[in-house]
Amino acid sequence: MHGIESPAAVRAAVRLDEVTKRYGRGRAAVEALRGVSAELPAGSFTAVMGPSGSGKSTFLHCAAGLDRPTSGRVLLEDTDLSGLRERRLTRLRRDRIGFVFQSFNLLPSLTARQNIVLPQRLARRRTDREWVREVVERVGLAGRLDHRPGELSGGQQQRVAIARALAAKPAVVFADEPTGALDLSTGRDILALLRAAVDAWRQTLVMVTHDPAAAAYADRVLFLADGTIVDAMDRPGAARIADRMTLLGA
Ligand SMILES: Nc1ncnc2c1ncn2[C@@H]1O[C@H](COP(=O)(O)OP(=O)(O)OP(=O)(O)O)[C@@H](O)[C@H]1O
Repeated sequence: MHGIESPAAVRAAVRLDEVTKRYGRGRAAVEALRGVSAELPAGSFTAVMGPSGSGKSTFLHCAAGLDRPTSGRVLLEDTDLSGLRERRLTRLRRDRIGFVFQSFNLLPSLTARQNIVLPQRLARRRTDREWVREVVERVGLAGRLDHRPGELSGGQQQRVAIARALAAKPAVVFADEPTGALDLSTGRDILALLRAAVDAWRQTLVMVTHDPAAAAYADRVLFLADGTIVDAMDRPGAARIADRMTLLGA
């Protein structure tokens, strides 16, 4: 088993049990994940690294219920995602999971404020205004809420996306290369912000990244190679992460 277990006393926000994911059939089949087991403790920040093609995006998509494993189980808190029909899975993603993407994925015709509360509007849920105000303040968007994405910098747009992800108080936020489209110093600000969400609110966060300096913001770094978890490091520095990536041939 290529499992990375955390202490049993720590409640897992996400658990993968022997997850495999195969794309295609027969000789053309690709095994993107090969029996991956991992526990991501509630309130922790996990970075997922690995060479190109090692299965990082597949790991994120399976863990977030965006894609179904070929075999194995994914549990979000106490819910087994493999047992859910499409509609319930969609609802669970909307209600319990926040997403942050490299490309921000904001709606250009809506203001920052409207983008932030859109998922809750679509879910016909009342927004907790006090909470949204706190989130907006924390992400540093006060004064920019009436701007449309086109009137904001890349860093500000990512702040809107992060506020949107946090506004529904999700069990887990999944971030896919959240600093990939930003310059170095803006990227660092965004990572500090994600770190602060974990520290201040015990937000569980899972981030896929190519960048050792970004992964160094995490509590734990999981290393994927060829569809399996080959290593895990707790609170490593960027240099140690970079060395490990070099050994993996990245
Ligand atoms: N939809 C798909 N159909 C077929 N093969 C796929 C599909 N998605 C991913 N793969 C294959 O699965 C493997 C893992 O891909 P994945 O995108 O998870 O890797 P990654 O580590 O995120 O890569 P990168 O860092 O380049 O984004 C690769 O060999 C990829 O070609």
